[in-house]
Amino acid sequence: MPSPAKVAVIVAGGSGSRMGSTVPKQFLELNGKPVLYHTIHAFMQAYEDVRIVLVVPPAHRGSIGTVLAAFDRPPSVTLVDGGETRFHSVKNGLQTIQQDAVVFVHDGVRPLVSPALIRACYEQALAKGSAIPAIALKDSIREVDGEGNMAADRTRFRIIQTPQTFLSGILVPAFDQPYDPLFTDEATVVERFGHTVHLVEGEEQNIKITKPQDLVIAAAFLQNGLL
Ligand SMILES: Nc1ccn([C@@H]2O[C@H](COP(=O)(O)OP(=O)(O)OP(=O)(O)O)[C@@H](O)[C@H]2O)c(=O)n1
Ligand SMILES: C[C@](O)(CO)[C@H](O)COP(=O)(O)O
Repeated sequence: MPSPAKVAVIVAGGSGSRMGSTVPKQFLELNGKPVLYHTIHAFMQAYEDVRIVLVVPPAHRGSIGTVLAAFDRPPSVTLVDGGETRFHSVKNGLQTIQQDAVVFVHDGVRPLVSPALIRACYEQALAKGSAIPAIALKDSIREVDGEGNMAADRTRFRIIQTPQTFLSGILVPAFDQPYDPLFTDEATVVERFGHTVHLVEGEEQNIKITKPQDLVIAAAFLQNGLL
């Protein structure tokens, strides 16, 4: 039996307010190429037959040319307008999916994801319906409550990454639910819809470029061959 189609919905529709740059962070340079180049490249390295759906702010469609020009052989991408929140951007991307597929939803600003993690997510999503990359905490944590705080057992928690990967038959209908501000990722949406989500081991270097120092860290990973 042929394996199901692979669709990567790469969400890059945000404004990057915490980065504070005039150009949204997904278009900033990392090691001489736009952040989004690295992200798309990882998916192309993982699978030759992955369809790329790129969600971008409508005002920045013009910047896509620079991203694609960074490739030796520019990939074919389906461009979609970003929405008011990440949830709405993902929903817009999912509207392009018309056939059964394994769907990766990945932050455009996680450029260091490895092809190996993408493949692990695909395999687990095929087997279990979902694959959510997660890593253990390195620091102690405390729960704060008003003025007080108390120690929490870090072994009970995980830091969640992307690509959050699902069978389309699970993910697409889950996004018909009304928006809730607690929907910070796909796992929360699918879980609210009644499905159990399955974790997969994530990667320390799969950082989200959020603040200026994250670009420095990502560049150091790339320049020192730590990926
Ligand atoms: N309306 C939105 C908001 C976010 N994203 C994307 O979701 C990913 C993770 O979001 P985040 O890091 O929070 O990006 P921004 O919303 O751009 O940043 P900030 O919260 O600092 O404004 C990013 O690739 C971002 O472009 C999106 O596609 N559409
Ligand atoms: C999806 C995500 O990257 C998982 O860690 C994260 O929830 C995005 O959060 P943000 O507030 O949009 O940066």
